[in-house]
Amino acid sequence: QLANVAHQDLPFLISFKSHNPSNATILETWVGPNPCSGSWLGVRCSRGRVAGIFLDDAALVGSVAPLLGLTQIRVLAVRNNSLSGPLPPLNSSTSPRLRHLLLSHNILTGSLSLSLPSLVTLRAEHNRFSGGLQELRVPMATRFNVSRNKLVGEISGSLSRFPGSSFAGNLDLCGNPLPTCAHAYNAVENTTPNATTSVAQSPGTAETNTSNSSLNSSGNGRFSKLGMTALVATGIGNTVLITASLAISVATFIYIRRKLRSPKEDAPKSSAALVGFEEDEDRTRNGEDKCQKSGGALVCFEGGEELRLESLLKASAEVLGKGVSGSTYKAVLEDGIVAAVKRLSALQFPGRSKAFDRHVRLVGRLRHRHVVSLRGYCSSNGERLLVYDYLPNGSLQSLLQINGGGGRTRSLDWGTRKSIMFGAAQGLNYIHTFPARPALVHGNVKPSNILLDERGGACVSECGLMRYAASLQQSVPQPPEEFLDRATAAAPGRSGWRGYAAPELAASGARATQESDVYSFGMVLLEVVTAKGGEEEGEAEETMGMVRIGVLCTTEAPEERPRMAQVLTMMSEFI
Ligand SMILES: Nc1ncnc2c1ncn2[C@@H]1O[C@H](COP(=O)(O)OP(=O)(O)OP(=O)(O)O)[C@@H](O)[C@H]1O
Repeated sequence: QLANVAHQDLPFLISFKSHNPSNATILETWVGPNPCSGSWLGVRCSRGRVAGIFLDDAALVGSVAPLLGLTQIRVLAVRNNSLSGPLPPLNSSTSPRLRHLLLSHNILTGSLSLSLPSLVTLRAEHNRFSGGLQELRVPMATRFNVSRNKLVGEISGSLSRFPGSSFAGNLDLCGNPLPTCAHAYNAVENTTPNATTSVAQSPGTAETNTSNSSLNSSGNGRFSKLGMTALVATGIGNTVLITASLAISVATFIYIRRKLRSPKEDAPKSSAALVGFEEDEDRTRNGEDKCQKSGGALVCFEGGEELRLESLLKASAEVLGKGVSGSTYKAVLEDGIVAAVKRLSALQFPGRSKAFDRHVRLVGRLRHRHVVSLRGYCSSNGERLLVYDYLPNGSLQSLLQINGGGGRTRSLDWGTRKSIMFGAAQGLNYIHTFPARPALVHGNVKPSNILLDERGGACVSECGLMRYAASLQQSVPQPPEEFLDRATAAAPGRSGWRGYAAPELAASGARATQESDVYSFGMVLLEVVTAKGGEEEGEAEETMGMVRIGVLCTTEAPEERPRMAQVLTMMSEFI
């Protein structure tokens, strides 16, 4: 009695335990008045409240409902048990912090009535859920699977963004992405469907990753042409200069495209394991989760709570490429999570750095449709691993190579180029305006750090890493001698030409700034808009407009460059 009063979450846990006979041995550790004492296996707490339940493969029976009375819970993982009965209706009042709901492989029944705007993961496959999907609202979910249930009716609205495999093997579901419904459903729960309706039989039940939904939209509004004109006039000064700059830019970027494309992405992909990384007692703070491992070296950020260090280390890994800052792998974890893991170069990032750790924690908070989400971070024994969402469609660099290498292709038509650069501009503007002191700087804007999500949308990756690298100068590629470098030409004597980097960064000890990011963005913009593609109506005029913006961004004097918000303003004229 005293215990129930002592801890708010205790009654729910005790109620859950009481439905489970003694073969659920893990629950035998659930004794005592305080579930956050550390001795309750499968229970994780944050600030004295139960924040996670990890009871996969625990031989559980009975109802899951009591666990959903835990109001502070973020992760509920009860996969591969024999839990039965219905799931209570969940919404942002009942479960305000719930992000990951992992219920697969149980015998749960009833309807799926979830209205959870912040849910990231819903794994409900291989159960006996029935009824329609009209009460299922999970707009932010990036991992979703309701396959192998008894669901019926039409898939509609935002659920159609998931592939067929997420819905496969149900009683009678139809509509995008499954075959069109043969008749209209009235979405009555537990109704036996018309036997003549087609049942989708998409293979597999694999989880699905979709692009991150927007948490923050920035700079999306349209802006007046007057603003654009005024800025152009102010920045350049006169028409003659504009014309000269345009000519130089076009020539320069055609040259860049042909000569300076890195061969890295052409290298054959090979398999490797994420070896050489041992867990230690690295302690982390500041409210991030420690994933599913207590005392471990893996820190998780929002959406990464399912990560476990052990499964990360055991993951099969394929080398995606090696860059200046380290190597990046596509890792497939045993529980089906696919991630991109960056193993930082020990040369560039030697030793512990509190400033770097702080920076990573800040980057772990960035959530935007056009920024690749960082889900986890390991730092141990001189090794650093950064776990990002895996984006399946390569990078802008690979797209430019395909386009440039094989002659004309529609893969980089004008609309695609515009939308990639507009997306990247939004991502960069979000980074620049993210509330942080000092303000965030990307520091390495280039085509291989602009990735493409499953819908071809652009996402900016690797925010701020290179600012912490030990020796940027050593590693940057030098241009071919004959290359006409605008920065060097404009400032004779400077030898620090560095790909997309701003000329002022050639000075020893110079650090990247938001202005230098704008310069790099301008360089990429110029490269992209002058890339070979299909010629479409109105393209020539728009190309000139975009080139003008690129020229402004690459103005020699950093203080004369526009801010990213202004770049967005200007670009929106052409979107
Ligand atoms: N999250 C991701 N999803 C899919 N591919 C990725 C992801 N992150 C990086 N890549 C790809 O992996 C390859 C290597 O990337 P990496 O960032 O290690 O090197 P880089 O971008 O060439 O150089 P740098 O170290 O200067 O950033 C690139 O082709 C990149 O596009």
